[in-house]
Order: sequence, then structure tokens, then C-alpha cells
Amino acid sequence: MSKIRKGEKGAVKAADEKKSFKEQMGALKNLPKFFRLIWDTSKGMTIGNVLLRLVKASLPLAMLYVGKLIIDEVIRLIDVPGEQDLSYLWILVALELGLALLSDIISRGITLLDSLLGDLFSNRTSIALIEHAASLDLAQFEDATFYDKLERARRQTVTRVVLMSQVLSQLQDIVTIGFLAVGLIAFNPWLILILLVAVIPSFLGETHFNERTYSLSRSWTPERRELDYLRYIGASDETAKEIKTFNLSGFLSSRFKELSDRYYNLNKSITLKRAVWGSILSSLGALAYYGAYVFILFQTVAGAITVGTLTFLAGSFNSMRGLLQGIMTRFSQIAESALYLQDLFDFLELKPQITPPVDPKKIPRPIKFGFTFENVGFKYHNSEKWAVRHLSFHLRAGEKLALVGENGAGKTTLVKLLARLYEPTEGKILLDGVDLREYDLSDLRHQVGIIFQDYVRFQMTASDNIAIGQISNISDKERIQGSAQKSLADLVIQRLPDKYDQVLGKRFNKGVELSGGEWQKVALARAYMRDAQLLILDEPTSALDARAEHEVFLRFSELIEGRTAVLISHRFSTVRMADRILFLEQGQLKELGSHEELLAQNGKYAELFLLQAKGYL
Ligand SMILES: Nc1ncnc2c1ncn2[C@@H]1O[C@H](COP(=O)(O)OP(=O)(O)OP(=O)(O)O)[C@@H](O)[C@H]1O
Repeated sequence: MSKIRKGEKGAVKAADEKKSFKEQMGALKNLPKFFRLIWDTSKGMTIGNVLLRLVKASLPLAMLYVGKLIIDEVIRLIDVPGEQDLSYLWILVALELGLALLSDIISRGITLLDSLLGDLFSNRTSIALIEHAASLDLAQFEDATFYDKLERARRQTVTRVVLMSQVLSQLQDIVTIGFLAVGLIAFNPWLILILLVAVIPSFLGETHFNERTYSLSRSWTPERRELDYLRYIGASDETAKEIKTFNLSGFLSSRFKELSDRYYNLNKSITLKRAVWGSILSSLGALAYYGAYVFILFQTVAGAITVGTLTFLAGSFNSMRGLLQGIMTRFSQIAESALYLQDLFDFLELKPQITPPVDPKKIPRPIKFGFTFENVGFKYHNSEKWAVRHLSFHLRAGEKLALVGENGAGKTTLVKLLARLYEPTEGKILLDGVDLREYDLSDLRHQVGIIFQDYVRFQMTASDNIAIGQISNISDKERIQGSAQKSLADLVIQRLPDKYDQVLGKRFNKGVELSGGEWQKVALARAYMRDAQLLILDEPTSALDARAEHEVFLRFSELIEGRTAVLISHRFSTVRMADRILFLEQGQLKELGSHEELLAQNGKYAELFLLQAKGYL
């Protein structure tokens, strides 16, 4: 009976919608945590904000009541013959004016505190995000669901600030209603009942349509993400070049239009129904209001209540109706925002898998024996395939080892394991005979310098781009320039208008874009910033011309004399400069030895070397 018959489909769908609505309500539990974050951001401003709102909440009742007293006094004065004493009336008017002014000042105070507190909160959350992201594993960043979470959490930092004012306004309105209800009950408790009759239909209508809008927008999450993506690639500096040369703008905009039109039409039908039903239901509310109004009018005419009380009751009733309706609309907005908060909290609660041991060891200084791979295998968490397997070899201290192999052979994976960016799935890596996992993680990271093939082109100054290699030395100009000279980046930087203070890249004003090879020289200088004992260069010279690459590697070998290095390169003329060469094929070690030894073996390495040598002739 697992098949769903036609009639049941609707029921299942409705159940799904209910579930997501429940989820939405359940997410309200995130609010206390959210407010704790706000409280931690600034206790003073939070208290100030709440106090101001409490005072503001009491003002409508006070103003309505003073209004009633004014009208009653005016009517009394009309009836009094002869000389009239207006002093009480003036006091009341002054009081009303005072309340109006106070209300205005408090509103401004609330807006001010909302905005200041919001800014502080968003800055604080952004910093928490950056710090937390840095504590997580590389593998976590490669997971699509994690990435979605991160992306959404990132958006939360700014947009969720609105949630704070929404929730506080909600509380404020509830308190105002409480005050008004006390006044209404004091005069006529039945009016409260009529009020409920007036707003409940609207509330049910609102809830129903919120549910539908929400489940539509949720079921369309992937499409909406695609729309975001299309909007981004359709208008971004990164894609502009290819969009133009491949003439893609028509293709992208029609794809966007097709998808967005479909969403628009679905949404339009809900919005239309919502508008029609909303009008009908709020007319019911208006009918109930006027029913109550007629009732109050009759009581006034009969002399049971004064004209002042009439205005007070009608005013209270009307503002309560408005407030209640506002609360209901806002309620679903808050519930939806709270749902998105979940992403932020989920992200902040993620824990890294690679953690330092309880009693970590310091990395030996100097490393005496080197690194030993013992039957190391690794699978990426989202893949069934072994990226590397059965790797057993010894990287001697002070040795220069070149990794060679075809695309996808596992070279980058191997060096990531060496730097403990990933943990081996099987086997272990030893450093001077001790498992890498027993060493202090930050000390290890400090002692290993890697320049990746996909290094980051930071849109910052040339100087900062180099200092990134050892950020604690960001002010050490001499060290930065020395490193640039070693990597040949100095020649590039000297030609820039602002030299070392030149902002690189085209994202910011006055930024200067470098060529691929020039960027590589700058990135390579990062390696020289470090006093790392193990240096890893993962194809950092692929964009350099042959002469520059040769020179860079010659210098590299000389300059890091005595330190251990692993080089990955597809150019055999460079590779042969290494002490030994490790040839990888489909994640497995095929050959290991010096250039001469491997040539003499006449195996895979020799074959590829000769192939390339021929090409160069
Ligand atoms: N983040 C990842 N998630 C899943 N699989 C990956 C990931 N990175 C690499 N792989 C897979 O692992 C294998 C080894 O990749 P690796 O990047 O180590 O190769 P490489 O030898 O450095 O290649 P290249 O010469 O192209 O840089 C490849 O089959 C690749 O598809």
C-alpha cells in the first residue's frame, strides 16, 4: 500500500505543508538564544531599548484617557453658565501635549538604539562567523550542505537584525494591548469578547496564507538558489569576460525569465487569494467594530456613559484591533525569520573533526628523521573512490621530494594529508617516529608552509599579499621585501605605481590586476615569509614561463637549503632538480628514486620524461 493514490496526494502534500509550518513554529525556540546574543552584544543598550519600549507601550492608554478627560471637561464647561474656569482644561491639554512629545522622543530613542544595537550585533556575528569558520576542517568546507548552511548563516548576520526590532515591537504591542484591555475591561468587559470575534477570522486567514506562502517558498528553495546564481553569473566581474565572448546574456536571461515567471505565477495565485480573503475577513472585523461602536453610542445616548468615555472606548477598541492585526501579521514573519536563525546556530555549533590531542607534543626542532607514510589511504567523505591508497614511503629530513603524476593522481591529496588538513582514512603518518595526530595542531601548521595551486589572490596590497605567509610579521617591511626578492616578485612590484602599497586585483578602486604568472610570484613570496621546516609548493609555478620557472626553482633549492620540501610540478625539467621523485598513479606509489635512478628503471617516469623532452626539442 505504499503507492499514493490520486486523492491521497493532496493529503500528503497538505501534511508536508503542515510539517513545515510546525517547523516554522518550532523555530521560535531559537529566539531566547538569539536574544542572549543580543544581550551579550550590549547589556546597556538592550536594557535601554526594553525600558523605552515599556514606557512607549503605556502611552496610548494614557493619551486616550487624557483625551476622554478633555472631552468630558469641554462638555462640562459648555453646560456651566457664566464665568468659566479653564485651568483644569489647560492642564489636561498640556498633559496630552507632553505625552505626544514624549511618545515622539521615545520613538526616536528606540529607532536609534535599534540601529546601534543592530550594527554591533551584525559586526559581532560576522567576527564570530570568521573565527568559527577558521576552526573548522577543510573537509567540512567541501560539503555542499555545509556550504549552504555557511552561506545562509552569512546572510543572517545582516538580515536578522530586523528580527530583533520585530520581536521587541511585538512585545511592546502586546504590553500596549494589555494596558488598553485593562481600560476596556474597567468600562465594559463585553467589548473584549467582541474584539476577539473581530480579529479571529483575520488571524485564521493570515495563518492559512502564511503557511501556503511559506511552503511554496520552501519547496522552491533550489530554484530560488538557481535564480540567485543566474543573477550573479549574469552580472559579475568574474564572468563578464566569458558572457561577452560566448554571447551568453540571452541564454542566461531567458533561463532566468522562464524560472522566475513560473515562481511569479504560483506566488501570484496565492497573493491574489490572500488579497480577496484578507479583504473579506477584515470587513468582518470592521463589521464587529461598528457593532461595538453602535452599542457604545446607544449607551452614551442613554446617558450610561459620558461622551469622553465614548471616545475612549471607541479609540481603545480601534487601536487594539489594529495592534492585534499587526501582531498576527508580524508573528508569522518572526516565526519565519526564527527558522533562518537555525542556520546560524547550526553553523556556530559545528565542531571540527581534526582536533589537537589532550597532551600535544611540540614539533621537533629540528626535525631529525622526517615524515613516514605507513600504508596511508584516503577517501574524500563525499566519494567512494580512494584518492590515494597503500602509500608507504619516507620523506627524509632536509630532502627535496618532487611529486609527479597525471591529473587526479593524488598529489595534492598527499600534501594535504602531510599538513594534516585531512586525516588518513587508513594507515598513519609519522613525524620523527611519532604519529602526526599527537602533535600540537597549530605548531604543525606553523612548521609547514604550503603554497597551493589554487592559492588565493587577496584583493589587498602587494605587501599584505606576501605577509599572509606569516601574518604576525605584517609590519616587517624588510622581511616582506626580502621574500619578494627571493620569489622574483620584487621585480613585478617595483613596476607598480604604489609599489608594495599597491592594492592588487580589480575589485577595489585603484587596484591593479596582475598577470597569472605575476600573481604566482607574489604568492610564492609567502613561502619565504615562513620559518617553516617543511615547505610544500603545489604547482605554484604553472603560470610562469619556462625560464622564470627554472630560475624560481633553482633559487628555491638554494634558499631553503637544509629544510625539507615537497614540490609538485608537471614540468620535468623542474622536477629533475629534486633529490628524489615520487611517481603517483591513480593514488598509488609507482616509482620512487632520483631522476637518474628512475630513468635507469625505464618505467613510467622515464616514459613521460622522454615524451616531454621530445616535445621541448
Ligand atoms: N574535495 C574533493 N572531494 C572529492 N574528491 C576529490 C576532492 N579533491 C580531489 N578529489 C579527487 O581525488 C583524486 C585526487 O585528486 P588530487 O587533487 O589529489 O589530484 P592531483 O594529482 O593533485 O591532480 P592535478 O594534477 O590535476 O592537480 C581525484 O580523483 C579527484 O577527483
